[in-house]
Amino acid sequence: MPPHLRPALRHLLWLSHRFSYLDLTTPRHTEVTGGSSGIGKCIAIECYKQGAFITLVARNEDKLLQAKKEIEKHSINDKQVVLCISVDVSQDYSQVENVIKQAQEKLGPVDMLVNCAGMSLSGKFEDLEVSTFERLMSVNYLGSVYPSRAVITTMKERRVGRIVFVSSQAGQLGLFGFTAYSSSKFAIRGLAEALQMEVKPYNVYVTVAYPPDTDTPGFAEENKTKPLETRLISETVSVCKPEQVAKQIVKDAIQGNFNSSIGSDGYMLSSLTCGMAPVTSITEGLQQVVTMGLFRTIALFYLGSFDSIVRRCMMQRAKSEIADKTA
Ligand SMILES: NC(=O)C1=CN([C@@H]2O[C@H](COP(=O)(O)OP(=O)(O)OC[C@H]3O[C@@H](n4cnc5c(N)ncnc54)[C@H](OP(=O)(O)O)[C@@H]3O)[C@@H](O)[C@H]2O)C=CC1
Ligand SMILES: CCCCCCCCCCCCCCCC(=O)[C@@H](N)CO
Repeated sequence: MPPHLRPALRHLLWLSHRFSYLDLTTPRHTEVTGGSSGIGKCIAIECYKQGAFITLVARNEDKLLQAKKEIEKHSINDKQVVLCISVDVSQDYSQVENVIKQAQEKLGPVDMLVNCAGMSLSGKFEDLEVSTFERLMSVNYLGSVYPSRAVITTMKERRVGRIVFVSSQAGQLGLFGFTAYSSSKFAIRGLAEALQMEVKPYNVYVTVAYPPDTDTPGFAEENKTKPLETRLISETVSVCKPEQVAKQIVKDAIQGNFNSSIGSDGYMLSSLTCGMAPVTSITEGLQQVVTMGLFRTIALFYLGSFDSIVRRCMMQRAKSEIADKTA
C-alpha cells in the first residue's frame, strides 16, 4: 500500500468509529456569549431544557436578568442554575479570562462554550466608517477568540469540550453591503479550522454555525441601515426563527459536527464551500464529493441574479438622480 494511503484509511476508520456525543444531562456547564438575546438566548434555553447549567455572557445587565428569568421557566430539575456575567467580550482579554474563571469556580469547568455575541452593520464599502471595520472585527472575531482562549486549556486537560462559533451565511460568501461584516465572519472559519486540528486528539470538538437571516432584535437593528441591494439579495433566502436555528446548532454541537447549517440553501452553501474544512462523517464527505459540481452550477445562477440586482439598483439610482436634477 502506498505510504500516504495508510493515514487516509486510518482517518476513514476513525470517522466510522467516532463516538463523541456530549450528554448535557450529566449536567454540563454551558457558557453562551450573547446569551441575553436572539439566537444566543434560544441556544441557552435549548441547553437548559436538556439539563445543562448555564452561564450567560453579555454587556447589558437588565437584558441579562430578563433572559435569566425567561430561561429558568424551562428548568427540568431544581438543581439547575443560570449565572449572568456582564462583560464586553471584545475589549480586554484579562477581564474576559477573569470573569470566566469566576464562573468556573461557581459552576465547574466549562464543557461547552458557544460564541454567539456579535453584531452586524451593512453599507457600501466607501460609506462605512473605518471604525466599523475595527468594531466588527473586534466583536465578531476577537470576541470569539478571547472566551475560547480562556477555556481551551482546561478542556484539553479534561479531554472534554465543545467550542461553538456562530458565523453566518455571510461568512461563506461575500455579498453587497457586507464588506465589514463578511470579513469578520470569514475570519471565524479560519480560526475554527486551525483550532479543530489542534484539539481533536484531546477529544475537543469545534462547530461553526452558518445561520441565514434570523428574526432577532439584532436583525431588526441591522435592517434599519441595510442598503436596498443587500436587502433584495438576502431576500433570496427566507428568514428563520431563532428557536429553529438554536435547535440545529445545539444538535450539531453535541454530536461534534464541524459544520452546522440550516435549510436547503444552507446545506448547499456548506457543501459547496467545504474546502479543506474537517469532515465529521463518511456520509458528509461522500455527499460533498458527489454534489460539488451540481451545487457550483446552481451557485452560478444565484451569482448571476445577484449581479443583476446590483446593476438594476445602480441604474435606478442614476435615473432618479437625473430626474432630481431636471426637476
Ligand atoms: N440574526 C441574524 O440574522 C443572524 C445572526 N448571526 C449571528 O448570530 C449572533 C447573534 O445574533 P442575534 O441573535 O441576531 O443578535 P442580537 O443582537 O439579538 O444579540 C446579540 C447578543 O450579543 C451580545 N453582545 C453584543 N456585543 C457584545 C459584546 N461586545 N460583548 C458581550 N456581548 C455582546 C448582546 O448583548 P449586549 O448588547 O447586552 O452586550 C446580545 O446578547 C451574531 O454573532 C450574529 O452575527 C448570524 C447569521 C444571521
Ligand atoms: C448552491 C448555492 C446556494 C446559494 C444560496 C445563496 C443565498 C445567499 C443569501 C445570503 C444571505 C446572507 C445572510 C446573512 C445573515 C446575517 O448574518 C445577518 N442577518 C446578521 O444580522
